[in-house]
Amino acid sequence: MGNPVRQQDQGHQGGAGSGRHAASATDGAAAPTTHARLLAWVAETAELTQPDSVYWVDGSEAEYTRLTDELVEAGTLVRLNPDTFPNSFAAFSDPKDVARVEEQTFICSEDEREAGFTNNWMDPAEMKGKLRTLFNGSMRGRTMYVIPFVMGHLDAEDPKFGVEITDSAYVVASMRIMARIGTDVLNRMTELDADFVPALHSLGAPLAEGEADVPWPCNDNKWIVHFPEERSIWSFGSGYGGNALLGKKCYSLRIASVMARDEGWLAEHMLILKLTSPQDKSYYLSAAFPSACGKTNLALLDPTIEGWKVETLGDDITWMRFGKEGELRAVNPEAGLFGVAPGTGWGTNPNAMRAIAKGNSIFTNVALTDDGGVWWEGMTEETPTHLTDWQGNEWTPESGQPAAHPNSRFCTPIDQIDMLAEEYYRPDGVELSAILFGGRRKTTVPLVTQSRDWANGIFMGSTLSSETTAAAAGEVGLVRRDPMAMLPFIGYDAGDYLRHWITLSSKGDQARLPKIFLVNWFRRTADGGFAWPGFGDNARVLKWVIERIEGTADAIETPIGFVPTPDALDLTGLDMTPAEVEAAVHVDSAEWAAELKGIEEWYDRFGESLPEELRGQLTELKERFQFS
Ligand SMILES: Nc1nc2c(ncn2[C@@H]2O[C@H](COP(=O)(O)OP(=O)(O)OP(=O)(O)O)[C@@H](O)[C@H]2O)c(=O)[nH]1
Ligand SMILES: O=C([O-])CC(=O)C(=O)O
Ligand SMILES: [Mn+2]
Repeated sequence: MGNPVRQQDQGHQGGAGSGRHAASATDGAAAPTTHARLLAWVAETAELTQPDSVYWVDGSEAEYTRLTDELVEAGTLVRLNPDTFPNSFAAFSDPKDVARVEEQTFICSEDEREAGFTNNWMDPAEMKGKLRTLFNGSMRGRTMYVIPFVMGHLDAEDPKFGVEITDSAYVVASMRIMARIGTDVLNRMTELDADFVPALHSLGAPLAEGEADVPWPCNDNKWIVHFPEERSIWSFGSGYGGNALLGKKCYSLRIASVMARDEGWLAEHMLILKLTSPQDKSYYLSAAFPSACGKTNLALLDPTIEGWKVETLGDDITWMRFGKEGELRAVNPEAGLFGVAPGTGWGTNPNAMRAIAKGNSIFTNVALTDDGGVWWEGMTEETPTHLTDWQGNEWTPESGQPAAHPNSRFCTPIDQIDMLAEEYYRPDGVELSAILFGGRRKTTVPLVTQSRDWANGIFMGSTLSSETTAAAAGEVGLVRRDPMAMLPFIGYDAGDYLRHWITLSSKGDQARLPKIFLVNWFRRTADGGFAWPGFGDNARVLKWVIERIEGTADAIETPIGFVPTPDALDLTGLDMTPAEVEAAVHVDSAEWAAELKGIEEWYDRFGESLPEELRGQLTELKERFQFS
C-alpha cells in the first residue's frame, strides 16, 4: 500500500530501537514545529512503535483526498456513488471492533480511590509497563501520523490542545471531520508553547516485511487507557469510534472532566440546541442522554409544532463554565457529528439526512445499496430489496438480520447542518436556560418531569438510569444507573464528580441557573409500542419546558417533581387521546417503590464519597412518596 508523502521513509531495517526514528522525528527539516515537548514525544513514540515513516498531518483538503484515495486502494474504504454521496466513503470494521469497550477502558490515577468505583483502575506504572510492551514495534510496516488538534475554538481564551499519534489513516480522515486539526493548530500551539494532551493510538497490527494488510487492522487485545494526572491517553487495538478518535470521549470527556474539576468548569455528555419561540425569543438548552439515547436526534430536531424553531450547536459533548455575570455558558468542542445511523431517516431526522446528503462523510458498518449508496434500518420507509450488509454478505429483507450494524455510524462535518446556529462559532458559547437529563426507560420514568429546584435537579441527574445500547460492547437492554449520562466517561471518582457539580454551581448566579428537567422518550405502553411519538414531536416537550421557565404552563406536583397536566402539552395535530398522554406522563407509585430501591442500591455503591446533599434528597423523596 502506498503511503502519503513521507517525510522520512526508512523502511523496516531502520526500526528495532535503533534510535534512527527518534533522530529524524526531531529533525527540524522534517518536523513542521519547534515545540520541544511535542518533538520529544514524537521522537520517543517513533522509537517505541517503530513505524516505517512519520507523517505530520496538515489537515488540508489535498491531504484528505490523498489519504482517502489510499484507503480506497487498500480496501479500508469504499468510495460511494458521487452523484448521491459526493466525496463520501464507507468503512467496514472487523466484526469484533464495532463499539466502545468499557471493560477495557481504564482510569489510571496514582491513587485507586481517585478513579472511583465506576472506573477500571490499574496502577499507572504497572499499566505503563504493560502498554510499553504492547506498543513496542506496534507500528512496524505502517505510517505514524501526527495529528495536532484543538478541542473547542482555536481562539478560545484557553485553547485545549491535543496531539493524536496514530497508525490508522482512517482515524486521521475521521479526526479531520470531528475536530479542528492541522497546520493552524500546530502553529498556534507552537507559538504559545502550549501544553497538549498526548493521545497515542495504535491499531496493534504491525506488518512484517512483505505482509499484506487487511482492510480493518486491529487487535483482539484492546486497551483504552487514561492517565488523568499526566493528562495523557494510550489506546491500543481498536480502530473504532470512541476507542480511536481520541479527541472525542477520551479527551473531551474523560481527561477534560479532570481538567474541569481542577479548573472549575464542567465537561459533559450533552447536546446543545437553540430554541426560538413564535414570539421570537431564543433559549439555549443542553441535554445529557447516554450513548444511543437520542442526543443527535434532539439536537437536529425538526419541530412538528408551528412557529417553533430549533437550531443546532452540538450533538454529543458540551463544555460549560460560568460567565462573568454568573451565567452558565456552554460550548461544543467538536467539529463533526459521529451519529448513530440506524433510526436516522427522512421521516425521523431529515436535518441529519440533509447534512449527510451534502457528502464529505465517512460511514462505518452501514449497508451498501446496489447503486453505490448506503442504507441502514430506518433510513427510508421502504426497505431495499437487495443490499450488501455491513459484513459484506448479500442481503435481502428475508435475511432475518439487520443489514447495518446497530452501532453503525455516519461521520459528517457539523457545518453541513443547515440549521447550525451561528453561535456555534462563538468561543464563549451561549447561556443555558435549561438542562435536560434523559435515559431510555420502558417504564417508571415519565415523558418529562421538572425538578423542584437546582439541587433536586442534580439529584435527578445523579440517579439517571437507562437501558444499555449497542454503542458499547456487552448486553443490550439492561437498566443501569448512568449519572448525568457520564457513567463511562467520568475521568475520576464519581462521588467527587457529583460534588463538583454541587460546589461549582454555588459559584453561579443562583437566579440564573438553568432549570433542570428529566425526560424519557422511550416509555412503552402495555402493547409494547412507544408511549410517545418522539423525534419532531419532542418539540412539544421543549415548548412546555420553556413555558415552565416563563411560568406560563400548568403542571401537577408529584413526589418526583412537576409533570405536565395533559392539556398543558401542545398536542395540536397529534393523534393521541388524553388517556394516552396521561399514560406517558404518569408517576406510578408501585414502579417508583422499586425505583427507590434501585436508587438506594446505587447510592450505597458510592460509600463515603456520596455527597450528603444527595443522600438528603433521597430521604426527602422517600418521605414525599409516603405522604402522597
Ligand atoms: N422512539 C424514539 N427513538 C429515538 C428518539 N430519539 C432518538 N431515537 C433513536 O435512538 C437511537 C439513538 O439516537 P441518537 O440521537 O443517535 O443518540 P445519541 O444520544 O446521539 O447517541 P451517541 O451518538 O451514541 O451518543 C436512534 O436509533 C434513534 O432513532 C425518540 O424521540 N423516540
Ligand atoms: O464514542 C463512540 O464510539 C460513539 C459515541 O458517540 C458513543 O458511544 O457515545
Ligand atoms: Mn450522537
